Amino acid sequence: MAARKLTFVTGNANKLKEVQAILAESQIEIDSQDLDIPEVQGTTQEVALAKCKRAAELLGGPCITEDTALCFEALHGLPGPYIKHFMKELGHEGLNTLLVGFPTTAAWALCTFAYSAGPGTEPILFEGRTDGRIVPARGPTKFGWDPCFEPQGFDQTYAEMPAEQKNKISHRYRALEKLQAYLCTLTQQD
Ligand SMILES: O=c1nc[nH]c2c1ncn2[C@H]1C[C@H](O)[C@@H](COP(=O)(O)OP(=O)(O)OP(=O)(O)O)O1
Ligand SMILES: [Mg+2]
Repeated sequence: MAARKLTFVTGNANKLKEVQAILAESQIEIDSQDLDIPEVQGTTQEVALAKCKRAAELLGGPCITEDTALCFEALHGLPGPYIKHFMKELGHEGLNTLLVGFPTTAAWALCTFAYSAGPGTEPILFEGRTDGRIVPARGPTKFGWDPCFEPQGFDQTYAEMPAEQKNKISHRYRALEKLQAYLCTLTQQD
């Protein structure tokens, strides 16, 4: 299979690092562009679609974008795509405080990749989900809410795990698996 080069439009260096690590053994080569794309309000799907459409227009060619949501069961899926603002204003402690008084700390991390074949085309979405719970922060504070998210079946938070472990079970890994499968079908048609 021929190697496929793709531009990942993101302002987040940690996302880029994980995506490159997850795809290291694949035929997909990722370069990146840090373009400032305003994010609309809406469901994760609406946010992801709008972001990718705009990125393809700015870039003038095919690209991928990614939107990450952190969803609390007790809050019916919120903060969801607004987690970035919640993290910024409330921090790790605040994410825990939000759930005080609720019967469950269950949460899921949701990653939505969008692929656009170019400006004017409708992007295609690929979702990956990892279930877990919100806990008081443990581990290095390198990447967003990683210290507060303990995936189901593990006694370490994302932040405490070695990167290789997170990259085998993460929301991002699961979404990329689907994107990869789709890109393979495109390559076969080439
Ligand atoms: O695996 C993760 N582990 C911990 N934290 C994470 C993860 N993935 C995203 N995050 C954080 C970054 C941002 O605070 C929010 C998602 O917002 P989101 O708009 O998707 O990311 P962003 O604005 O940083 O980058 P982009 O330019 O690709 O939109 O959750
Ligand atoms: Mg963003």
